[in-house]
Amino acid sequence: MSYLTFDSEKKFDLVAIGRLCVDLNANEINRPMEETMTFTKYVGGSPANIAIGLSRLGMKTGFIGKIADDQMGRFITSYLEKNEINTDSVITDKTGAVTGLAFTEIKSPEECSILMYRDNVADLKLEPTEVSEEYIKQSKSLLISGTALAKSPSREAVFMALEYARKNNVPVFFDIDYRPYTWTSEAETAVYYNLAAEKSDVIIGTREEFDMMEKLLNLEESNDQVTAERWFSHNAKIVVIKHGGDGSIAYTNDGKSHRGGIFKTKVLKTFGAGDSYASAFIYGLMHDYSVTEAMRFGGASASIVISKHSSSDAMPTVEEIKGFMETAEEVLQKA
Ligand SMILES: Nc1ncnc2c1ncn2[C@@H]1O[C@H](COP(=O)(O)OP(=O)(O)O)[C@@H](O)[C@H]1O
Ligand SMILES: O=C(O)C[C@@H](O)[C@H](O)C(=O)COP(=O)(O)O
Repeated sequence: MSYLTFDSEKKFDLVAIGRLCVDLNANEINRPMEETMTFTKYVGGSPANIAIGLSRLGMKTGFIGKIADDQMGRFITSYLEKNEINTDSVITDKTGAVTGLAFTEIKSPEECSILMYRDNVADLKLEPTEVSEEYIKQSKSLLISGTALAKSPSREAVFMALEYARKNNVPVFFDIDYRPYTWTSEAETAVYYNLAAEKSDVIIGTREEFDMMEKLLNLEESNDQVTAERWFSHNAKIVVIKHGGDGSIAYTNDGKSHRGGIFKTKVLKTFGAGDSYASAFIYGLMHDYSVTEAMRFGGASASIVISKHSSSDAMPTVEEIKGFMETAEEVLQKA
């Protein structure tokens, strides 16, 4: 059963909108940040990682975003181009804004954290007038990511993109991607997340992220099913709730639920799991996989990425994922 319709005539499989940043991942693992001396530079930012993941899977992708007019900005554009991501809608900031940086700390495979430098970042300066309807119209799908809603004008740019997608029947994937440090108030956060989710066809988030969206609603009780069902009266066809090493569960607007287990792996660090899961899951849905098969594919991709050092550069190809699935131990989630 297919829950989404993608127009095969379109030039792009997916266009992503949001942040293009730089990750500086600790080279010295099992060490706190205070004692970490060297880092490796990668392109980062959740929607950038997802677009890179899809491109590695052979999908035609494009990006709408804003980069700093400096060496870091140029590093990002050239990496996207090397990965065959169209950059026609990547705009260079002219106000002196800088590239967002994410320093990662790997204290142990289970204890990872991110230290973000996000003052005056170029990605949040994307203007609604810089979002092209024509560009979105040329794509089979649009990916939005919640962090871009944190501030104006990037917030309005995302709502413009949503408007163009809806107007042109382009299905929208919404990765909640909640980064508390980019937001100032809980109410503002929940309001904008809920407004974007209402307009989305597929919503992907962790249990904690959905809890944040529900915090102000005074629900008598919530669980994954209650969470998902709220969105089916709007535009959602699929809602995915991720539970880290316990796998994931998806609900569909025909009343069904679908369980996703995990593949065992030697975890190096936990970040990058969500982005690799999203890219391979989207790939699966766009290739007519069942929801369960798309979740398995997502879980396998996540398993590969968390065993490697980066979130973006480690994104696997279809062959790598399929090969991994043949040999890795799968842990199914209990019904
Ligand atoms: N320790 C782990 N071992 C194997 N797979 C994992 C592990 N942690 C996460 N995953 C996979 O990655 C997916 C997304 O992880 P999760 O941590 O929930 O998202 P996020 O990175 O967005 O917080 C999970 O549904 C699971 O398939
Ligand atoms: O999103 C960022 O700005 C940082 C990412 O590039 C980083 O690799 C990361 O945190 C990925 O997170 P996840 O996939 O949500 O685990």
